[in-house]
Amino acid sequence: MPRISFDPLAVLFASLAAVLLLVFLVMLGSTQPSSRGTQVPYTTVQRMATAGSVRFARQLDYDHRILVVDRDGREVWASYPANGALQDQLVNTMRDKNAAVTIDSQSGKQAKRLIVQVLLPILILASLFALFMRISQKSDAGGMGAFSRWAGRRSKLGPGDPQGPSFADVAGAPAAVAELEELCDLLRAPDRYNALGARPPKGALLVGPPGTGKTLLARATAGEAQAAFFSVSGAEFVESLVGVGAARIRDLFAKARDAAPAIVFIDELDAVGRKRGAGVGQGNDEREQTLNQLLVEMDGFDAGGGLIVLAATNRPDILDPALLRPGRFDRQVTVDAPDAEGRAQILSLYLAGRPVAEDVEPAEIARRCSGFTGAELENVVNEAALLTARGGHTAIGMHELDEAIQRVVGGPRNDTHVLSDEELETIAVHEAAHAVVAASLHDGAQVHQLSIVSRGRRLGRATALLLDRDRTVLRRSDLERQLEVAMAGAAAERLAFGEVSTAVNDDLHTATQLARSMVTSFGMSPLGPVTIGEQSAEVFLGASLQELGSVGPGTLERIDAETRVIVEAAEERAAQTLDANWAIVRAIAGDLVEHETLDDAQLAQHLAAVRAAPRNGGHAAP
Ligand SMILES: Nc1ncnc2c1ncn2[C@@H]1O[C@H](COP(=O)(O)OP(=O)(O)OP(=O)(O)O)[C@@H](O)[C@H]1O
Ligand SMILES: [Zn+2]
Repeated sequence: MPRISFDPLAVLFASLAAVLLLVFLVMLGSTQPSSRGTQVPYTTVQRMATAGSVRFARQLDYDHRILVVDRDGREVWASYPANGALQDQLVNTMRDKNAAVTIDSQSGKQAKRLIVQVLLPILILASLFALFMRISQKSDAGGMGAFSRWAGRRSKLGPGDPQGPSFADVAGAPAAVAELEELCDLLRAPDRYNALGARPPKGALLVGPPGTGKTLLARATAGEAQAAFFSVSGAEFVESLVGVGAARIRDLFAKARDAAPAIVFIDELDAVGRKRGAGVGQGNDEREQTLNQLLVEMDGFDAGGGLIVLAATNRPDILDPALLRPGRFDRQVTVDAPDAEGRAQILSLYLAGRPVAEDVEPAEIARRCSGFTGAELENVVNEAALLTARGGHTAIGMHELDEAIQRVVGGPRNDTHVLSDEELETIAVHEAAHAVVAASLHDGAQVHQLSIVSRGRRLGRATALLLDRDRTVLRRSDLERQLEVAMAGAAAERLAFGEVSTAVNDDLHTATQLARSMVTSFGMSPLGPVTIGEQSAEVFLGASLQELGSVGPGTLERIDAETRVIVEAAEERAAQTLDANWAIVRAIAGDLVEHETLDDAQLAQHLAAVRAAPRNGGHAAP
């Protein structure tokens, strides 16, 4: 038997609407007695009053009428002249003869009228509307589909438009494109595969962080193969009525089969495809039913029949293993943030067709935005165009692009918050230290720009760019260098002021995460060459301790202790480097306080003299 789970908010709206409706009807009834009975001359009413044949009477001051019910139950009404004394006398006569008389006074009536005729209907309509929205958001059952389509809240579920993107609109992801091209081929010429008896893939899982173009790739695949595109997001199924999600999956696949060649795209697959039986509490049933239906559909269709399922996720590790079995999401296509070359290509793509100054060098800009995703790069170009327009220039220049990068990194420049001298000095020393330590470990060219202009709530995040996110295989010494750079700010504050400021928060966070991964994922601590928890190293970089799963409490403490040892050692190394280069730190900080921003050339001058610290041992970790 299907279990119906009700959303408390919907129930609330429904009861509210019902109560209001009831009140409305009651009030409607009480104000409309005039619709019954016949009109009689006023003198007739006067006569009835003196004769004592009136049982009830009601005087409506607001429209000068009196309603009368006589002893036989007959109802009549009359208009009365605007003569207060006469009317009072009539009422007195009636009361003398034991009639029950009520008087609806002018003002009270008007308020009541306003409520009944204006406010109540609005309230009722509003709550009904809200109720409808809740329902139609959750389900397409019944006749709600049309309503919700009209209300515009429904998922984009329908054949793709022929004007959709193609692979030419995707830059810097050659590996992903190559893999998807194969699927295109399958959609275009399924016979070739069928003839060879090859078992063609049914679908592919696009794995990568947000903004790397997974949705874009799926659309482009459809565009390239001239296939219809049906998309739905896993998040839409969370929290819907039991059975609705499964029905929608069935419906989606039926439509896609009819429209073949077609691509079904499921964004945020992890929302619906989590490991079964892993969730807590209610609502789980619904997700599992939806997931089961998805598995059924994927098993049910015949690969080579012009239908391919693509899905996107950034947490492949939490997916139900059943989804990844052969015959389902056979393939995983990794869609990572682009490397320097890829970034340059994406920037070129978005700069093309815009007026660009001659000195603009996409490769150079790309170098300055290590780790940016395609979406962020698009944003950089857009911000730069806005800044150019605002500055009254006609071509996007290097200066605007630089400023745009800073905006995307740390939110728009915040000119309203003026830093005190003390704040400025703290941040200047802190940022100078990051640059100096980075220069001592890598070559000085790594640091492009340094700034202490406050940007949104983040101060001086410019140095976050230092971490080379292009590399995926890092040696232990690479990680230790990253840690040393990260801890440089804190070390410098301690050296200069004897204490740290809140500016170290981001750095500590970065360092802790990295150090903890070294302990739990890379076997780089006395805990030994083991991984702790179930995460793969890559994913684990962002995971928290709670996600470690079933490790004993003693182990957690040891992880914490070892993490701290690693971070403290990194700060100690940073302090040594800073000690050896303290004059340079001071010089840079002084310049920063004065100019707020130092560019490439100015920085290079300072950093040229930086030298590595003599290591006086004692911190050799295992
Ligand atoms: N490789 C790329 N080439 C060109 N444009 C890109 C690329 N990557 C991202 N973009 C731009 O960024 C936008 C957002 O990317 P998209 O929505 O496809 O990312 P996503 O990986 O699906 O992110 P999410 O996981 O948040 O849905 C795209 O519409 C496109 O404009
Ligand atoms: Zn810092």
